[in-house]
Amino acid sequence: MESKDLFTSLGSIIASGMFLWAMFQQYFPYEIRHNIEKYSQRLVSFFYPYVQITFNEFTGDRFMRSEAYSAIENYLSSKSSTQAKRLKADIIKNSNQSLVLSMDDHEEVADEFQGIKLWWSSGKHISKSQVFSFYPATDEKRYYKLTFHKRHRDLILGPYLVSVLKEGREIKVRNRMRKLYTNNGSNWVHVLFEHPATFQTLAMEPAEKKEIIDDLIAFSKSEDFYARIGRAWKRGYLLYGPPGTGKSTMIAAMANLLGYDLYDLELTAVKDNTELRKLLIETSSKSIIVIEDIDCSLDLTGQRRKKKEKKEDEGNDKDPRQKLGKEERETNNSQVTLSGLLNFIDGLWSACGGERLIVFTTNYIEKLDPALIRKGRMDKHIELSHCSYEAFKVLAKNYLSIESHNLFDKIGELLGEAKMTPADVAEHLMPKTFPADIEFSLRSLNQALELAKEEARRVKVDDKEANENESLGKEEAKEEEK
Ligand SMILES: Nc1ncnc2c1ncn2[C@@H]1O[C@H](COP(=O)(O)OP(=O)(O)OP(=O)(O)O)[C@@H](O)[C@H]1O
Ligand SMILES: [Mg+2]
Repeated sequence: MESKDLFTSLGSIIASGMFLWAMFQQYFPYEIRHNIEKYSQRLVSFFYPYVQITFNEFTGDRFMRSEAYSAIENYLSSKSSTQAKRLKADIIKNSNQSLVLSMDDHEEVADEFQGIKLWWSSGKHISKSQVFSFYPATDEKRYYKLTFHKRHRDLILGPYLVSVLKEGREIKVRNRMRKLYTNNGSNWVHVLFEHPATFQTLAMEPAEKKEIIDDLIAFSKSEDFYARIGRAWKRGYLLYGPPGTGKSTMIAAMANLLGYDLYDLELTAVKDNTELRKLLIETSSKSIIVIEDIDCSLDLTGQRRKKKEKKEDEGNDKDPRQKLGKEERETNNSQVTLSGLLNFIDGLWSACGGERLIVFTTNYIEKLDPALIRKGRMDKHIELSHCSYEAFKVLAKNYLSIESHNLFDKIGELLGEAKMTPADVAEHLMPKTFPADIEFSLRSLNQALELAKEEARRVKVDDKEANENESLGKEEAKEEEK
C-alpha cells in the first residue's frame, strides 16, 4: 500500500471519529465544541501530511464552466487514457473528428513533476434536491481534486499548476473546432474552418517551405521572447505573386499548422477607421488576420488614385451611365485610410491578447505604399511564383501519387522555359477518370507547356521587334530633324 493510501485510510478513521464527535456535539456547550473541532483539525493535519486542492467545474456563475477545470480535464486526458480504468469518451468536432478520453467520476491518476509524485482524482457532488429524484440528476457538480505532500506546497502551487494550466489550454486549442471569420460590415460572422491545405501539400521549393514553417513555429513559441524585448506578440507576412500561385492556399496551411482561427477581413466592407478598430479589437488571440489583395481593397496609393479618378469623373459627368458608376463607387468607397491601417498594425490595441499573425496578399507588390511593407510592419515577404520543377513534383505526388515518371525530365525542362502557375499545373494533373490515367495527365501537361513555351517565345520576338521598331523610329526622327 502506498504511503498516501495509508494516510488516506488514517484520514478516514479520524474522519469517522469526528463524525462520532459530531453526534455528541449537541450535548456539549459551544466553547468546548469549538475547541474540540480546532484540536481535531490539528490532529488530522498532523497525521495527514497531504494537501488537497479542489477545482470545481462551475464556480460562482452556474452557467460558466471554470476555465481551470476544463484545462485540467484536457491536461489529464492523455494520463487518464493510460492509467484510469473507467473512461469517458467524447467526439470533438474538429477537422479530424477526434475521440477525446477523460477519466470517469471517482477515478484517480498519478502524475509526476520534477520527481515529485502527486495524484489527481475526479468526483462529483449531487445536490440534495436531486438525490431522490426519479429524473436523471442534472445538478451534478464535478470536480478534480489534487493531492500532494505538504512539503512540496510551493513547487506545486507555483510552477506545477502553471504548467498544467498552460498545457491544458494548449491541448484545448489543438482540439477545438477552428473558425473562419468574415466581416459582415462591422460584425464578424463565422463558419467552421475546414480547409484541408497543409504545408505538405503546398507546392514550392522545399528549402523555402522549411524556412517558412520554422519561422511560424518559432513565432508560436516565443511568447517570453516578445515579452522580454518589449514587443507585441505579432508578426506580419506579405505574400505576393501572380494569381494562382498558392497565396490563399498558404494562408490555410498556416492556420492548419498552428491551429489558429482565421479572420478574413474585407476592407471594402468596413466603413471607416473606427469600425476597423472595433473589428480588430474583437479578434481573438491565436489567430491570423488576413487582408487579401491589399492593393485593391484600399486607396493605398493615396492621392494618386484619387486624382486619377477625379480627372476621369470630370470627363464623364455628362454621361448618365458613367455618373451612376461614379455614385456607386462613392457609396462603396470605404473611408479606411492607410494611416488607419498602419495604426491597426502597430497601434496599442494590437498588444491586447497577443499571438496574432497579420497576412496581406497582393498580385502587385510594386503598387503598395512603402510605409505599409517596411520591415517591422510586414516582417516577412514571401514571393510565390511560377511552378518550379520541385513544386511540380509535390503536385504530381498529391494529384497522381507518383514520385517519378519518364516524362518528368522533359516537364522539368519545359517548366524552366514556360511560365506556368501551380494552379494551371494542378489543373492538368487533376485526374479526369477513376482510377487516374497518369500517362494522359502528364502528356496533357507536357502539351500545355509546349504551347506556353511557344507563346513565351512569340511574345519575346514581338517585344524585340517592337523595341527595334521603336529605336528605328527614333533614329528616323533624329535624321529628319537633322
Ligand atoms: N503552390 C501551390 N501548391 C498547391 N496547390 C496550389 C498552389 N498554388 C495554387 N494551387 C492550387 O491552385 C488553386 C488556386 O490557388 P490560390 O487560390 O492559393 O492562388 P492565389 O495565389 O491565392 O491566387 P489569387 O492571387 O488569384 O488570389 C488552389 O485551389 C490550389 O489547389
Ligand atoms: Mg488568393
